[in-house]
Amino acid sequence: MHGLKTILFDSLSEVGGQPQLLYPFKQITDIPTYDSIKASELINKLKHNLTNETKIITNHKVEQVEKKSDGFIIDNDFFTRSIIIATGAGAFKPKELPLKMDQNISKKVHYFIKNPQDFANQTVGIFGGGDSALDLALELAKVANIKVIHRRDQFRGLESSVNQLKSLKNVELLTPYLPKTIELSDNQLQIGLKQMGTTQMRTEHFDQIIVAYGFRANNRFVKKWGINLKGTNVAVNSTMETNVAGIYAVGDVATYPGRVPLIALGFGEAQIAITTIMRRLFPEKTLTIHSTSI
Ligand SMILES: Cc1cc2nc3c(=O)[nH]c(=O)nc-3n(C[C@H](O)[C@H](O)[C@H](O)COP(=O)(O)OP(=O)(O)OC[C@H]3O[C@@H](n4cnc5c(N)ncnc54)[C@H](O)[C@@H]3O)c2cc1C
Repeated sequence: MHGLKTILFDSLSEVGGQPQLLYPFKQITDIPTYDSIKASELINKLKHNLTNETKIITNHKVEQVEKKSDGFIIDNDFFTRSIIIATGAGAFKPKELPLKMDQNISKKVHYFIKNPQDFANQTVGIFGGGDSALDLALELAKVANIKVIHRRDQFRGLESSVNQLKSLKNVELLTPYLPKTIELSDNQLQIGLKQMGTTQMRTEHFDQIIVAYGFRANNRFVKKWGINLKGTNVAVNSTMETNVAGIYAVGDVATYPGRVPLIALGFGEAQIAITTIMRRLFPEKTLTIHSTSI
């Protein structure tokens, strides 16, 4: 809108952050103007809004920021006048299934899913007991046979989701089991499950599995750039600027008194940061704040 050119880096293979990766099927009910919107659809709409002035670079974890007199050099390669940190809880890496596996097996083991149709009419194992595992199970149960494997009898996720899953004929909840072995047999995954607290093993076969054990993430890397952290977040002032002039933080990574980790706040904070950047870069310009001026 202000004619700035932007580069958007994401450490993962796709953009969209937590909504896209952790809860793509959730109906979000607190985005202004929508009664409810599926998380993946919200991300699609946000991507659709981008113009050609935004270059997206995925699979790139920003590691290094070097301050110059007129801007910053990112990872020795990209010069920018300003930086907005929007790293949420940090570059997240999925907690992996702790079993040795070769490439052929790995191809059938997933940590994110893009399209439920990739699993249609298959037997799918979902490992985990939190909301992500349960939401995935509910969504994929629409197209596939599901077995949810959790190491405890109690699920951490919503009881209503567990009850919903229990009512479905094509869903089996296997607890308390821990995966111990993984092999490929007749193009299916053959997984040995140990019953917790016993020595008993059972074998299950799956076409593909999804591991929903959660993610590890942290924002400590920004300390190398001279940014002050408050706890695990980046402290900002009321213009979203960090302690380093020209570097801003918005979204869940940012902290100030009273902040709550919600999407709508991030939208507003981005507007504040961008307006501040424009005023700083072009002090002589009369800034049009609204998308159109009448
Ligand atoms: C299960 C669940 C349900 C939720 N439900 C709601 C809800 O209903 N309504 C609501 O408003 N909020 C909800 N939230 C919270 C909401 O998802 C967050 O507030 C929001 O995602 C924060 O957005 P963000 O852009 O700040 O960070 P994130 O969504 O975490 O995105 C950060 C992005 O930065 C990338 N990144 C991190 N470090 C680097 C690096 N060094 N280099 C490059 N890229 C990097 C990450 O890969 C990621 O894509 C929910 C959260 C969870 C976990």
